[in-house]
Amino acid sequence: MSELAVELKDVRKAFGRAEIIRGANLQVPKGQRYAIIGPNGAGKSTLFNLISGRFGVSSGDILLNGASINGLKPFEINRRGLSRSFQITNIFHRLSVYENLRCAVLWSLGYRYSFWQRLNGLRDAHERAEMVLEQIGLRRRRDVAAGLLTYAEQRALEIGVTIAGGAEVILLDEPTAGMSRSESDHAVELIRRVTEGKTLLMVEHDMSVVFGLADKIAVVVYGEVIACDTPANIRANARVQEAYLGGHAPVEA
Ligand SMILES: Nc1ncnc2c1ncn2[C@@H]1O[C@H](COP(=O)(O)OP(=O)(O)OP(=O)(O)O)[C@@H](O)[C@H]1O
Repeated sequence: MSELAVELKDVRKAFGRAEIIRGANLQVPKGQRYAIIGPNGAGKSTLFNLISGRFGVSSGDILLNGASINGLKPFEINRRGLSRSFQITNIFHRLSVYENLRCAVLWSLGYRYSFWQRLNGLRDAHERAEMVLEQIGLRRRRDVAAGLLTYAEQRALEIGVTIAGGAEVILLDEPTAGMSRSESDHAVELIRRVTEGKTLLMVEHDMSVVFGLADKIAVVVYGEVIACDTPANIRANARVQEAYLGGHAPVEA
């Protein structure tokens, strides 16, 4: 069994003649929280799209729990235990909070269930959806249509949908984008709670979120991981300071 949840080995991705990811290497051990930071256009979302199978790599290898996932479709990677959220909320606005979570659980159960198991599956899905509802702090909003939630509540539901299937590797794309300071402080606590014991990889611009959550920070510049270290070492890293224009290292707000 590999001790690494996710590994990128010299990953490259070109769109036409433009090489966007240029030999990225990264090792994310199981159970750790990693943040990916970097200037706009550095390739952070593209890396997420490669890891979750939305794009195929041009060359190199991506491993999930020690096995290559190159060429697999997003749902196949999901079935192997990786789940991702999106920058734009990805929930059904007309369904209630509970129904959104239940759908996410049922989707994750997939077609592995025979008829009799499926009945159990339905019961399991109900229990699991109720559990996630509790975890994301939306019990009071259980039967409200998702479209009527506040923005911060919708982002919390999005996180709930992402973790509902029980994936061990969670990718969150800018989970606090557009939130106020107090909303994002609340989101940090939520993310910490729901990713306890799991592997988290997140793209995030808000440095207080990054420094508040990450065990390690990977800095992506021009499609390469130029540094991957503890928050304290990243803050002191001269190359990272240079990459952030003006020579200022990323600091918490
Ligand atoms: N499907 C695509 N086709 C062509 N170019 C693309 C595609 N997706 C991304 N790019 C280009 O790749 C580069 C990196 O984009 P990406 O969204 O990965 O950066 P990012 O680091 O996530 O940026 P931001 O912080 O602004 O979200 C950009 O120049 C973008 O225009």
